[in-house]
Amino acid sequence: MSEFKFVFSIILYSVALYSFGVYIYLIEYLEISAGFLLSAFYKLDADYDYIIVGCGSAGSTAALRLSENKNVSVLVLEAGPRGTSWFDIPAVGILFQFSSIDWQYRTVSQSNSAKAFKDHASNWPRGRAVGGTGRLNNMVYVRGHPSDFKDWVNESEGYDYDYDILQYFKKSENYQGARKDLGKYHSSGGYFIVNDQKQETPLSSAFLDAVKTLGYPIRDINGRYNTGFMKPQVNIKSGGRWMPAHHLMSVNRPNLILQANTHVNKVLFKSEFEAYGVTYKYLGREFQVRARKGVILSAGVIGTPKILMLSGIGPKKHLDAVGIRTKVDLPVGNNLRDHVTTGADLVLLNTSLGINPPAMMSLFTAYDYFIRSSGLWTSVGCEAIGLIHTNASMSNNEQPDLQFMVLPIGGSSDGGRHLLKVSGLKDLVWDEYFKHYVTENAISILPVVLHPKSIGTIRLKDNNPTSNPVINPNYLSDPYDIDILLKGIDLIKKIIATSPMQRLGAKLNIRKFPGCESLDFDTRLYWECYVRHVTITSYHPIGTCKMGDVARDAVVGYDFRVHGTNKLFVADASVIPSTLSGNPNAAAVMIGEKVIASVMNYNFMSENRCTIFEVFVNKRFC
Ligand SMILES: Cc1cc2nc3c(=O)[nH]c(=O)nc-3n(C[C@H](O)[C@H](O)[C@H](O)COP(=O)(O)OP(=O)(O)OC[C@H]3O[C@@H](n4cnc5c(N)ncnc54)[C@H](O)[C@@H]3O)c2cc1C
Repeated sequence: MSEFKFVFSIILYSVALYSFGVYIYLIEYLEISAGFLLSAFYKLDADYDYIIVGCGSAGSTAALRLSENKNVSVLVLEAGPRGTSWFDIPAVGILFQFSSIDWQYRTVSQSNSAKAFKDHASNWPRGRAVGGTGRLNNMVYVRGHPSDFKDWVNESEGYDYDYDILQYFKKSENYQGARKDLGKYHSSGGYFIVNDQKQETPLSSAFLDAVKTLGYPIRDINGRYNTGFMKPQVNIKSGGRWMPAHHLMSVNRPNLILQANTHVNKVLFKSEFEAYGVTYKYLGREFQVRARKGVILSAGVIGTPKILMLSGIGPKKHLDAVGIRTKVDLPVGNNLRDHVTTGADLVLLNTSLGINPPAMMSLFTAYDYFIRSSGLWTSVGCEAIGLIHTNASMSNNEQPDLQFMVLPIGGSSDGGRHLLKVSGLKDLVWDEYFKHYVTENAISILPVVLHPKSIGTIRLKDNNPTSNPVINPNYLSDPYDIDILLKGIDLIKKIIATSPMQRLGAKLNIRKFPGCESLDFDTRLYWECYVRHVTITSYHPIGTCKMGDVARDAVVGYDFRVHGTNKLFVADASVIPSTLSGNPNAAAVMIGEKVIASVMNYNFMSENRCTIFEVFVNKRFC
């Protein structure tokens, strides 16, 4: 590739980035302006049967399922805009980070990790638009392992994966890939498109051949087995991103109202425990709306605990500190868990995979996307995934502890314009390390700790609904997490030494990472130093409104109802009690299905305001 072509495309790329940012603001501005014009006539009905807060992966699914019953009215309130079809080009997902459709969260400074990043903090993108984080994500579809969900049911009732979980995964799925026989594990009637990945580089097959030579099975990890390697299944339809929210925006159901650009502040309570509505801000003004049968919070792993705490549901000591009167003392915001990873640009190839700024900016690529629904713009950015157990034999399908995500690019591949900028990388680290690979063929084989033992918290900064919460994932505070990452790096070395990877000229990047120069390369001490610097979120936080018994520090019960309250439910990734063996979006959508079965059932018994347990153990007056 000529130097001129590269520099020209970087300039073009910068202009495109800038224009895209302006475009996103413009869309939101136009949506809001249209809202202002209509505001003279603005009036939501006073009451709905259900209010769903947040139109992300779980919220949009729940809204669609609930509103299938024509006699039930559903109002969905979403803080962000609806967006346009430009938002659905898979490869531009990364450009939304740090745009107005990203909440732009940032963790607090980490005590002994994330050292390569400014303030030792990690940037946490979260979608702020109809579609939620599904609007920013990589669309990789992974369900996890059956044993991940055993805490989702009351122990005394016994756990049956097929009945308790699989039926909801299947209900949500609309499989559109090449497989003809959907068998026991897949289905085609749901709102969530699952497809085979079509866009790939030679890395995809080379990597799978490599792990096969090491004895790992290649198989559908969303089927009978939940370990092994595969080309990912993805949430793409006709080349574009497709989430349940797309379906929601296109159905015409008079009993389903979606109001975008609406920020919910608090839940309203009757007698201190029965939810009857929410307060929200729309077009700069504060409103209230009521729900007859229930309020479902689906504002995500950060948004939902924030709304609960602002409403007086949370740890009393913390709420006292920020001046909020406690209605129900619950461990909201505890149990924050995230999949941590490392290894950006750790592998170099001597063969180009054809993904570089000139190729991305080419008119042919645009033609491929718009006319043939194919090509580089349909890439989800991940070409192979694997779930393995670092100790056990693969044949027994035990719960895995390590994941691999294989990316055909490195953080340096866009010349430092965006990819590493949005991660908050220190300038010095760019200059001393990543900058050297701008014109090389860097790739990233990311080892992900599936069940990290480091646990964090989310707390309010203050009692202002517009303040960002205080996020502390406590990355690498437990040595177990480091052990797994190091085992992952060991395996990467074995994988790149196989002949399929050698044919691409794969080699380990042996440049010492800034901050670890004094240590001997490739020793345990060196790699420990490396991962404490290159500590990267996999973007999979869960668990801040944990599901389970009150006695086990849970916030919601197995029926998704917030303990000690009535008619208030949580349905999103925040209820997931323990980490999943894979990416969480499939589970978030599945939660949207599962909650509706509970909510409907709960209504039937809604005269029982509190359970006997709550009356006698929590001593609530019901
Ligand atoms: C960059 C990135 C890549 C990822 N890649 C993958 C992947 O490939 N595969 C995968 O499985 N997972 C992936 N994930 C994670 C996955 O997308 C999320 O776990 C999932 O979307 C969570 O769904 P949710 O319903 O819990 O929340 P969300 O989808 O985040 O929905 C919450 C919604 O609530 C809204 N909201 C919040 N607060 C308020 C309020 N006060 N008032 C009104 N509305 C509010 C938000 O704007 C948002 O729309 C990725 C995440 C990121 C950031």
